[in-house]
Amino acid sequence: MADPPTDTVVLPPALPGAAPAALEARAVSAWFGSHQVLSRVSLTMPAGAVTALIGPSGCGKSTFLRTLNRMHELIPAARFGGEVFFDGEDVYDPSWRLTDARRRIGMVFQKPNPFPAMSIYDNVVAGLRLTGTRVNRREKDVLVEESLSRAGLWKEVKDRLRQPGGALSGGQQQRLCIARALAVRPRVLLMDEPCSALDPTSTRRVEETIHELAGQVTVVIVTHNMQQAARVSRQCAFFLAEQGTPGGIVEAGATSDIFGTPKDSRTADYVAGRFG
Ligand SMILES: Nc1ncnc2c1ncn2[C@@H]1O[C@H](COP(=O)(O)OP(=O)(O)OP(=O)(O)O)[C@@H](O)[C@H]1O
Repeated sequence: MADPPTDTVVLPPALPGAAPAALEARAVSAWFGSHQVLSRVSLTMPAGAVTALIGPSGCGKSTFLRTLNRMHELIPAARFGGEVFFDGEDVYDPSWRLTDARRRIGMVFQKPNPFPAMSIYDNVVAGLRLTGTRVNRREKDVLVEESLSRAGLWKEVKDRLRQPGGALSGGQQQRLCIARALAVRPRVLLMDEPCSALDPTSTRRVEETIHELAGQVTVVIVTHNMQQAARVSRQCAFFLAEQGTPGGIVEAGATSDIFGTPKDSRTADYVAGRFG
């Protein structure tokens, strides 16, 4: 990792009610109509760790990610099987509302998607409204500074919080989206190829942010970039969908083992860039 950024604010490791949560997927299957894209995928994602999901295009990594916070069920004709536990609580239990899932398990997407005409400040607090979290003006100010600091953007934008989010560079916009996700103090953050639309410098900066978030929030990241998986994650899961079969995990474990001493020859071939 490069030099640590200078605008890092050291937050208490466990914000009230916001300590990182462990996620556990048990025998997760997913379908789009009659097309099964995941078959009985089980994976433990430890609290406060960064877990990278790697594998060739179309093997179901993004679908798996979307099953973790119940976004999968928003897609027409999508079906789900299996269980997902959030610190032991069943995410699919009827007592969990969709807004609970969204608030506790945040998400950052491939393309930065701030509200372009909305101010930087309002972009950060936008997530509060969507998840029904009520805070007063003073608390909002604190949350905006805290979230932008955690996303590594505070220093760059603190003097122009009223400018539109769309005026920022692509990399800054992605960190703004990370700040927006962090503002509701999620205990897990899902990231679906968050750097694929960014240049190398912005990518590096977002990776630093992910590195800093480790320990404060559990991160699950889909990435096509092997170097990125190696740089940011503590553990990795290698997904594969062979010859039209549904996707599954070939091998999961410590990132150093997946890259250094993979057990399965398909993992070895993939991480060495021999396919995919
Ligand atoms: N909304 C959808 N409707 C129908 N099929 C879908 C939908 N989203 C994904 N799929 C299919 O599900 C399978 C898994 O896709 P998914 O995007 O999860 O894979 P991935 O490993 O994340 O791929 P990539 O790395 O290219 O993003 C693919 O066959 C894809 O075509």
